[in-house]
Amino acid sequence: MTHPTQTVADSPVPRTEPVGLTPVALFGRLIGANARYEKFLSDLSGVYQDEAAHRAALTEDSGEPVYWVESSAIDQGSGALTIGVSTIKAGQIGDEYAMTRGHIHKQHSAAELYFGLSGRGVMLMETMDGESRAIEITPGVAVHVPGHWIHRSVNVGPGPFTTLFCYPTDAGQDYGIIRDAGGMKKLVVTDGNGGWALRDNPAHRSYAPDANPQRQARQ
Ligand SMILES: O=P(O)(O)OC[C@H]1O[C@](O)(CO)[C@@H](O)[C@@H]1O
Ligand SMILES: [Fe+2]
Repeated sequence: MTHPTQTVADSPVPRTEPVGLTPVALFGRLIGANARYEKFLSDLSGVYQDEAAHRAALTEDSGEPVYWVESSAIDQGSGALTIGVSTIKAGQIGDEYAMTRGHIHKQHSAAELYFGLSGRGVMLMETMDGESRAIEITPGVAVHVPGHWIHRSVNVGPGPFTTLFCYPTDAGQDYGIIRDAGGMKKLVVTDGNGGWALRDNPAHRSYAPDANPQRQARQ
């Protein structure tokens, strides 16, 4: 009989050391993370519909990141998770609230969890066949984004919006889906009263590849 401790120590099965993670919402940090990326206003050309407002904002840009992500990915392959904290600074470009680029997972069936840590935001989700949903996220609220939904986080509050997220590492991200469609179908805009509203994006073309020459050309 093999001693259980030996079984683990001598196991031919790859074994990764567990990691403790501590979100620090106030600073948009994830202590214990092993990756960080930052996005700047200059990275977001074409993301906001009001291009003149984006250019004007760039002339006054502080050069600081507008959103950033700290994450932990310690395994690859099927079943491995990426767990992270993402923070979007408050702001508006034209009447659209500050937001991430948004994507669909390359593996369309991959789902994702978001959990509000601080601030006030909206998870905007759309399907390839034209359904839209928006769920508000405040501290303590989780959103379960199923597979097959294009998703983007939007900060609709006066301060930074920070979430904890988790998705399968091998899900990947396809950013072209939104770009090639002229943006998401809905815009998250100010309601003129300190709140938010959804408005149709006049530049949006269908996500369907046959309505979308750029996408056809890339496939
Ligand atoms: O990857 P994007 O669309 O730029 O936005 C960043 C957000 O999406 C995620 O990549 C997770 O899907 C998080 O890192 C973060 O909430
Ligand atoms: Fe995602």
